[in-house]
Amino acid sequence: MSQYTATVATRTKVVIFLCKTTDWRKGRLIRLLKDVPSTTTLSSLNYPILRPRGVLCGFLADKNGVKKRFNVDSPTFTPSSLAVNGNHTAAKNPGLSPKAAIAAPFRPRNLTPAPSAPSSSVSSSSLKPYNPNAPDWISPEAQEFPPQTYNANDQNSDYSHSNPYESYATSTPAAPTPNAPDLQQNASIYPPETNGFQQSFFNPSNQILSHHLYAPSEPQQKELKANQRTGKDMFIPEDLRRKLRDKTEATLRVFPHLPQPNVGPFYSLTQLQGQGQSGFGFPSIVYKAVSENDGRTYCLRRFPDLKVTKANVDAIGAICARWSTVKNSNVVLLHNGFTTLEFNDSSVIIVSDYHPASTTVAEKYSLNAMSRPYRHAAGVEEKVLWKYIVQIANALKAIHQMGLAARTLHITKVLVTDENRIRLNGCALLDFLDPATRHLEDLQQSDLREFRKFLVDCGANGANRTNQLKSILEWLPEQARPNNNKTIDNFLKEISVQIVAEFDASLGLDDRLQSELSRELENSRVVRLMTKINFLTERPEHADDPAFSSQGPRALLPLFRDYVFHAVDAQRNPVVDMGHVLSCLNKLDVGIEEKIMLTTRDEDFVVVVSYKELKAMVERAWADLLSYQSRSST
Ligand SMILES: Nc1ncnc2c1ncn2[C@@H]1O[C@H](COP(=O)(O)OP(=O)(O)OP(=O)(O)O)[C@@H](O)[C@H]1O
Repeated sequence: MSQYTATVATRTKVVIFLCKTTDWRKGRLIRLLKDVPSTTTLSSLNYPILRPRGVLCGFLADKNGVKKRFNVDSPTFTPSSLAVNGNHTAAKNPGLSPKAAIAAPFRPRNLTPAPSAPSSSVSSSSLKPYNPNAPDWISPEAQEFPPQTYNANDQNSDYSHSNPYESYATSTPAAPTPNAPDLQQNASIYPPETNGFQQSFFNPSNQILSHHLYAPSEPQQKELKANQRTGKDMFIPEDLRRKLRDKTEATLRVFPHLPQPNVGPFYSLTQLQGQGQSGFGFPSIVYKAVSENDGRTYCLRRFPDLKVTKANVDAIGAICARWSTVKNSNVVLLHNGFTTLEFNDSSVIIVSDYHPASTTVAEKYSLNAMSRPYRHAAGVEEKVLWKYIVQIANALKAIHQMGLAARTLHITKVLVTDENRIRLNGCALLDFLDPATRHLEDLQQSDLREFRKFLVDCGANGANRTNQLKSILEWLPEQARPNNNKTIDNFLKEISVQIVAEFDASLGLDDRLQSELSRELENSRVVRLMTKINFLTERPEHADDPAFSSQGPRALLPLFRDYVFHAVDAQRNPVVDMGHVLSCLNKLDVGIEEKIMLTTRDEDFVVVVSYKELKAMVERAWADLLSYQSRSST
């Protein structure tokens, strides 16, 4: 209430009256409202109950009597947000209609309907003395609205069903007011006792961008007031958006001028880089390809012209099966391997997860395999190096625990798949390219030495490194020594402090991503609601359907669509305000009690309706539409 009263007292008193009922003469109404004290609030005005084809009133004046943009004495007046929805046929004079001159006296109480008033789907009994507790307009379709899409305690629960529209599609018995927490939280914005009208005049400048389900779910990092928030704040942050977009682009990018054959279930093969040699001692080419089995993109490493026997093929299958069980967030997951003749040779293909837009550590930091950075390359920052140390230790722990050895811990084989995020790649490859004759323990010791070499290649032994890092380098074996008691488990103890720090950082990132995800969840709700409204409005097959006629129970849906998307200001300039759109759609989705005023494009028909009633209407129309659909398909 306080919010709205403040609006009335400090900015405007609002008056609009559009009258369809013949007994009402607008000129008299103006005079009456001119005498309204400046402190009057709408609820105390006792305006009549508003009905379709009945009377709509509001008032406009300045608190101190100073004339503002709209004033009863203004020569012209156009309801700023009411009328106006696109199709102005003739440029209407934005002023009081000439009909206003013959308006009947305004009688706020004890209204009697005009005998000649056309009957509508709303009965004339609706014209009763104003009751501040009564709903202003009752749709014949509007049922008590069940909270399909909103649960005060668990907002996600609405989306657990398989039907993407289920939250809009069904109707269950009424439950407590769905928007109760919102109303409570925003009591100042939605005073229940004002019988609506708060949003009758949409004015972007005083519209508080709400709140419905856009409440920040993490501590504010920047101190921004509600009115300082921009449309951008409601969507995914730019850095994250760009990163995800780059990954999508990398996944979808193909080079049609370099056609590749389909191999097995894989098509759209796209080479990621020229043929490489290092690391395995065999040339290999890396592709990404889409699997027809599940539509996902995979990474295919091809070893061309490899003569393999039946025994080799079996060995590849067994090795891949073993490695496919190593599921660790710092190891590229291996799926399977097979041979193919599609490249006109005998190639071996190893299939692993594809991590779009990733590079190797060597590429990212311009390092070479000779344990020194290229000229001008500074090596890897120590802060980042610690992250790498913890992640590699995590990967080695998982691999060694499975009775395997990585064998390819090398700067040209460790992938940087995200910021500060690495994965060991190609681990299984040497197992079949160079079947080990050594013991597993030797191979695992060799992994620790490779680990050290990796760090040295990254510049860990350079100047200005901390003693902590130096001691880690000292701990990791440089040469093979029997019984040195150096295992990955012991190494993990050495770096326990850094592990805890990394764990904390990872939880922080997790929190941030969760909060972004929840925001996107809300945005997806809005998209679904918009989709639904567009499914329902202006369907050509409903042109002759009485339910969709201007008097029918669905008539308000196009009007609401106009109110949301086709609003114009007092000068009839389009109001392009994302905040308005999101605010309206969220209120509709929740179905709050707040009322808005909708107008037909010819401005002859005005109705005040609550979001709750509109939502019920949408529900009903949607259910009808689905039933038409199922009828036609049977
Ligand atoms: N699983 C994967 N997902 C996404 N990209 C990958 C994957 N594996 C490799 N790549 C990319 O393919 C390119 C070639 O990888 P590769 O392992 O052959 O590295 P390289 O530096 O060429 O080493 P080499 O000379 O030994 O072949 C690299 O840019 C790497 O980022």
